[in-house]
Amino acid sequence: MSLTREQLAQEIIDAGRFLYGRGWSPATSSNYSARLSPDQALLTVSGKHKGQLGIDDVLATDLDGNSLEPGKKPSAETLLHTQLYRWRPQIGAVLHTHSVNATVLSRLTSETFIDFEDYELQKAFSGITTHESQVRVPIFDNDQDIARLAAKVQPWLEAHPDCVGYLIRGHGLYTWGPRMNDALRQIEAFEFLFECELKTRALLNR
Ligand SMILES: CSC[C@@H](O)[C@@H](O)C(=O)COP(=O)(O)O
Ligand SMILES: [Zn+2]
Repeated sequence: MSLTREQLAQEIIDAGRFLYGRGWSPATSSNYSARLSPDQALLTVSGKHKGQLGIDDVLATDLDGNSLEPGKKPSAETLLHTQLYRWRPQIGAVLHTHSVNATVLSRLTSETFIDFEDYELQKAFSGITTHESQVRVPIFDNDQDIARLAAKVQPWLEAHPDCVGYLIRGHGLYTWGPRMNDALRQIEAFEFLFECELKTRALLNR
């Protein structure tokens, strides 16, 4: 059964409180969305404090990223959400966060991806059933031109149908799932892996 706009808005508000509380969405950073219908998304309004979202701090857009609610400014990164809803009809929620660990890890490497291997927690990602797997997370260079950034993300998505999320260097993480709880679970799994990776690298001093 699909959720109403009010229920989806409440899920976005609750996600913001949780993610802000964990320190993964500081200040006005981050943006969140849920699929409202096959061809519409419900997204956070730009510039809002994500720990203090209210019922009016979301708006509907089409999947080209156009606001369907005049007077409300959609997230600056709307296109990064709507491209995911276009890519996969089964995606129902998208979360973007700005954690310290995602920011530091993506700046530590000049590689264009990071692989996670042999972590039991990889099984928190959709489609992964064993630690004996590889989760490859692409890292795209940050770009204030979001259409240009989305155009770089798109070929990766097409070539990697199992992709569960990506990093933007020095910026943050995008991940998604069929429902908000799935996307939240993946954010937590990513944050665990980022922290393990940073601690391991610090101990190995590399
Ligand atoms: C506080 S700077 C963060 C922004 O530049 C952006 O990256 C971000 O995540 C939030 O943008 P928003 O337009 O509020 O959705
Ligand atoms: Zn951002």
